[in-house]
Amino acid sequence: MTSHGTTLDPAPIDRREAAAIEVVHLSKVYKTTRAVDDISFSIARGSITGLLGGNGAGKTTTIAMIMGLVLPTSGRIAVLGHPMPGESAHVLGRMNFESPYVDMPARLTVRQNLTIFGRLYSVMHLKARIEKLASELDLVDFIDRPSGKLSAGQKTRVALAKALINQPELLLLDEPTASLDPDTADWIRRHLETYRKENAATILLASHNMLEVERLCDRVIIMKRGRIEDDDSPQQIMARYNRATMEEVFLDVARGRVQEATS
Ligand SMILES: Nc1ncnc2c1ncn2[C@@H]1O[C@H](COP(=O)(O)OP(=O)(O)OP(=O)(O)O)[C@@H](O)[C@H]1O
Repeated sequence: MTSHGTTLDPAPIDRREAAAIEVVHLSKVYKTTRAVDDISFSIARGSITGLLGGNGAGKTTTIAMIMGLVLPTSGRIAVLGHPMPGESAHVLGRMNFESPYVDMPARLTVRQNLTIFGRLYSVMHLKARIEKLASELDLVDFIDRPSGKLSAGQKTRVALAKALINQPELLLLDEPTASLDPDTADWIRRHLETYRKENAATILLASHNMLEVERLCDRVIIMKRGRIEDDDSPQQIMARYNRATMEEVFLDVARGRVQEATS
């Protein structure tokens, strides 16, 4: 067992004690592409973990398998102590997902979209929940505008409201600040940090933004060609590669430069 744990108890005695996510020897092969190649990790509850890697490294496929949207070729996944996708009905209501690449129905207003997603999750007091999110995420000015008429920054805030509608214990984010200006991106990050603290939530985010990762993540898992290349805190990884920034580490990994062990 590694320091982060790679064993999976198929029937944990107390699911409240189980890791937020447990992935064991997980692989996904699409015809000829081995998108995810025998990865194992365990994510502690209440942590923010970054999933890094260049284009095609397998981040989105990994997140999709954790969500139960893509079936693994082999390996096991448990979310909040429940095997996925077998027991997904027990956990789908307690998790949520955001990606700027998934569009909402464009003709429906922001309020209508949030209402539909809230009903899908059977959110109690939905009107009040939408009002609260609209106020916290600054959606009030455009909440009755068609979703297709929003700017990129507004769309991202709405996507985040959709992801938080059911007050998830586990939030999976695929590049939550892609194509945002630095100020809006920073604002989103601060909101995510606050949400995590106030709700003791667990966040797993795929990101290409290394400053975001340094700022937000307790831990990063670096993927390359479907495999895990490194897994530690940003500080430990930077020390190991003898680099001052995660940006430099990312380039070292992408270009296959040998890591310079200093510890
Ligand atoms: N539905 C699919 N059918 C066939 N191949 C796929 C499919 N989805 C992903 N792949 C392939 O699997 C590999 C991993 O893709 P994935 O989208 O998981 O990577 P990623 O790390 O999220 O990349 P990016 O940073 O570019 O979003 C890539 O080679 C991709 O082309």
